[in-house]
Amino acid sequence: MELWPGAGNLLLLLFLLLLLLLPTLWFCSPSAKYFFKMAFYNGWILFLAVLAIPVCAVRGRNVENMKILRLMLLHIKYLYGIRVEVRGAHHFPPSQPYVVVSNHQSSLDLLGMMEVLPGRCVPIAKRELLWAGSAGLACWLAGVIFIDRKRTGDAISVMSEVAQTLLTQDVRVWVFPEGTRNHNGSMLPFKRGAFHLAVQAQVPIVPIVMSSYQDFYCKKERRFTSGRCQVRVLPPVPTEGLTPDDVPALADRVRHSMLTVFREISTDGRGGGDCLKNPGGVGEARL
Ligand SMILES: CC(C)(COP(=O)(O)OP(=O)(O)OC[C@H]1O[C@@H](n2cnc3c(N)ncnc32)[C@H](O)[C@@H]1OP(=O)(O)O)[C@@H](O)C(=O)NCCC(=O)NCCS
Ligand SMILES: CCCCCCCC/C=C\CCCCCCCC(=O)OC[C@H](COP(=O)(O)O)OC(=O)CCCCCCCCCCCCCC
Repeated sequence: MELWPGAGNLLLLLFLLLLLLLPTLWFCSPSAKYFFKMAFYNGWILFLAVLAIPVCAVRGRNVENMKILRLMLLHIKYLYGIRVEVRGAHHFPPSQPYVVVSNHQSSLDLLGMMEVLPGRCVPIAKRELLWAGSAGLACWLAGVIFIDRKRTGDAISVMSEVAQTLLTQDVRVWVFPEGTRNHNGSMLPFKRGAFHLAVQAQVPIVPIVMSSYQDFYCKKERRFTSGRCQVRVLPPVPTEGLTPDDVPALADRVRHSMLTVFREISTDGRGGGDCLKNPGGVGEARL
């Protein structure tokens, strides 16, 4: 029995339509290519999520489902000709809870994230993502933690619950401490939630830096070509014995070390490419 009569045919039709449109890309202007590539990126993820939902639903809401999403997303880098190079993966603590903090340039971060995502690790995402159709449902089934960034109090209580879950259910959490996407060739000041979380649970922080995308991707210039990205896992930062008073210094220290590595591994040594002509002017379409 079919769950949604005709839905399979519709999806197949959409897929064939996209395949037919693919060769026309060759003749398009760079900005048309940019829009097509971004639309395909989002559309493809929504399509994959439709396939993932029934598989994940068998387990119910479970962090193990993140493995399924990861496996389904890993090929996307090949479709876009993006070489993702991972360094320092040996720094992941082998079997204990921890908090990953990473810079956030674009929704393309999913590519680097899926490349290194440790087992039983769930990202913290903005609540609005829950309403992103099939992708929202797939994220929910995989245990993604949603926070309402406009309600600090609520977000903090969710984070405190997460601190308990880290310890009792042996999970890891992935946080983007900039709190929003930032593609200006640097890093925004860090929000403190991730650091409070690690200190409350007394677990290490694992910083991860993704090199600048600016040599292959720039929203402002409508430029999206193939390219290379380095994902660097830094040594874990212990938090044992730290208290909430230590959080500001801890956050600054971790940001400083990440920014140093970001500049070092980004192609022009400063963390930017052509987009640097417009520092701060490069935003990202809101999801
Ligand atoms: C929890 C969070 C959403 C709160 O957002 P905010 O109010 O805009 O940001 P701040 O980090 O400045 O937090 C405000 C205050 O609450 C404190 N605070 C934050 N998280 C806390 C926590 N888990 N426990 C106790 N206090 C906390 C901060 O220290 C700060 O107090 P201070 O000014 O006295 O230092 C944010 O800290 C955070 O971690 N965001 C990153 C994750 C995220 O947004 N991901 C999704 C999109 S990428
Ligand atoms: C009411 C909103 C409805 C919007 C509907 C738009 C359709 C979206 C189409 C496709 C979804 C593509 C999913 C991309 C995920 C990337 C998320 C992202 O980068 O969000 C940005 C926010 C910050 O927001 P700002 O606007 O302030 O910049 O970042 C976060 O919230 C952290 C994201 C954490 C990533 C979660 C992991 C997602 C796994 C997706 C798996 C989907 C299923 C694949 C089989």
